[in-house]
Formats: sequence, structure tokens, C-alpha cells
Amino acid sequence: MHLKDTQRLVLPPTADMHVHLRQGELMELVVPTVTKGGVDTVFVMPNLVPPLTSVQQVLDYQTKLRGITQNVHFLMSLFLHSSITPEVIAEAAAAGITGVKLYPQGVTTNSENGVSDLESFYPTFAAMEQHGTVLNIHGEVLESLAPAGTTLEEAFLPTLKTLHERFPQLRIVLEHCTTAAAVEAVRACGPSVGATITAHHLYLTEHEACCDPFAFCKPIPKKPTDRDALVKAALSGDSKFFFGSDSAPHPLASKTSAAQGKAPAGVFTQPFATQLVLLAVEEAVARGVIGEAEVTEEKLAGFLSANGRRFYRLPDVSDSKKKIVLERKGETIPVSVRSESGSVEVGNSRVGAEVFSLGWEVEV
Ligand SMILES: O=C1C[C@@H](C(=O)O)NC(=O)N1
Repeated sequence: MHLKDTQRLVLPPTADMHVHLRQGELMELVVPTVTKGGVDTVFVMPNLVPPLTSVQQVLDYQTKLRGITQNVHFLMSLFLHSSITPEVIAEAAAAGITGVKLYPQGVTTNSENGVSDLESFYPTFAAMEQHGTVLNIHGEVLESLAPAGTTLEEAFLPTLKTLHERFPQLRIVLEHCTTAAAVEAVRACGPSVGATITAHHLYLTEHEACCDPFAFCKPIPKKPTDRDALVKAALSGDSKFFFGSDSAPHPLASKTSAAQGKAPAGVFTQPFATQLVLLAVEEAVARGVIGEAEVTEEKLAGFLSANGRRFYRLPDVSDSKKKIVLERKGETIPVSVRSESGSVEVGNSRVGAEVFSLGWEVEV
């Protein structure tokens, strides 16, 4: 497909398998942006304040999200914590909770209550394997634990292998993978292991992430060769790789007023989630990373929609009448998204970039 010259594209709704929808006013602002980015299904992260460590907390949060929109399917997760026993996993599975998110302690936003001793959770992982609960992993080690010259993600990959070998039927998602090594590690595992790839890791590198607070996130974007390996994995047709934006809104003021290097980690891409993936693919073609012929509607729909749904055992929507329509109308990404009262504002990624305009269509 000549994506660059394509004026109109019709795709199945995107499934975004890694989102941060936050709480309070920020949640009210962000949730309506999900469908603007072409998404009808999300996997919701539990790193709230306090983290979601009980089934009731997760269900109450889901009720709040559903109160804001009925047009999005919210898949929910628990925050892995010492209180998540095998009994809680049984309760969570019965309540329809999809996954449990493992944050190594201290690696990212609101992860102070995360995991420091992985083996102590083995009985919990065994219960998850039995109940079909997904383990979602933030795959990084603490800076102090990474050998010199190794990225925090690469230093985590042996742990992924160990967990997979020990629990071969446990479905594991290596979230927001950022390196060529992570892509290879996921490929080397059996079909129970998959990985999400964000939109922003398809276009950012360490060069931007070091110095622009709006490009600063965890895991930190890496080298151009890593970025290009992610684009290739996303467009490879391999169903292990699927879209998870890790869209992570923070109040604009916290990004701009913080001292350099101290801004909270997170890139906000939700309102342009699908559009930003398409833009990154178009740019990768222009760089010669992938050929025009490798970009097909089937592969785009696989990465953006079908692969994630298959991994999470959701219905196949490729023949559904609900579609997203992308058209080139000269739309550009605005500086921010703001609440009506102006009290909450979140800065967009790639301000000023020209993107497809997105609408929803029920095709007959
Ligand atoms: O893992 C994460 C968490 C997220 C957040 O802000 O919650 N921001 C990030 O950049 N990475």
C-alpha cells in the first residue's frame, strides 16, 4: 500500500491494550479521548493513588469509567502486591478481571508499592495460570541493578525467560517493549508470551526523550535501530505483537514547570492513538525501514486490532460493521487537551504534525 498517497483508509476499531485513564478530573478529561483515537477496547492500568490492589477497588473504578462512556470496552487489571494471594486471583477471575500488572518497585510512576521479591509471588502466578489471568509486566530493572552498558529493559529479559519457563501456560505480556533485544526475547518464547508496542516508541528515540519533557517516558525510548526494530515487529504480521499505547497523561504544568529530567514520565497519545501509529509507519517507509508493499491493511489491522483481541480471547471484529475511517483533511495535532473549565490540561505528543482525521462509520 502507498500509505503516503492514501487519502482514505477504513479499518476495524483499534484495541489499545495499555492505557492510563487516571482518576478525578483528569479521568473525566481523558476517557472521552479514547474513541477520538479510533479505539473501542482498552486494557486499563491499575497504578492509581492508591494502587488498585483489591477486586472491589477495580470494579468500582470500572463502574466510574463506564459512567463516563458506554462506547468503550474496559478490560481491567489488579496491581501486583503482597495482598494479591491465590484466593484473590480466584475472586478476580470470577469477577471478570482480565490481568494483573507487575511493576518492579520504584521503576516508574506510582510504582512505590510494586514488587521487590518476585519468587514470593510464584503461588499467585500458579493461580493465574490456572484461572487464565494475564500477567502484564513492566519489564525494567532498577537503575542500580542494571549491569553497565545494558538498558534497564535488556537487564529484565532473563527474568521474562525464567517466568515463562516456570509457568509455560501463563499468558504474559511484556508491556511497551522498546528494544530489538526485547522483540527477539518475546519471539523466542512460546505462544503464551506477547508484547505491546506503543505509538511513541515507533517515532521517538533517546535523542528526544532525554531533553523534551513531552517525550520523556518509561521505558525511555532507545536507539534509532531499536525504534526501527519495533516498527518491523509491528508490521511483521506476527500476532505476538500488538498495540498498547501506554498513553500516560500528566497535567501540562507538571511537565513544563519541573526541572529538566524531573518531569513525570509519560507521553500522552490517546486522542491520536491510531493516527500516530499510521504517521510513524509512513515515516518508517520514508526512511526505508520497511517497504511500501509490507504495509497492508491486513497487517495494520492485525497490529492495531486483531492481534491484541486474539491474545485476550476477545471476539474477532474484522467482519464487524463498526469501522474507523481515516481521511486526510490537513488536520494537525493541537498543543493540548483541556477541560471546559480550563482546570485540567494535558499536552499532546507531536504538536503540529499533520495526521489523518478520524471518524466512526457503521459500514453496510
Ligand atoms: O510505565 C509507565 C507509567 C506511566 C504513567 O505515567 O503512569 N508513564 C510512563 O512513561 N511509563
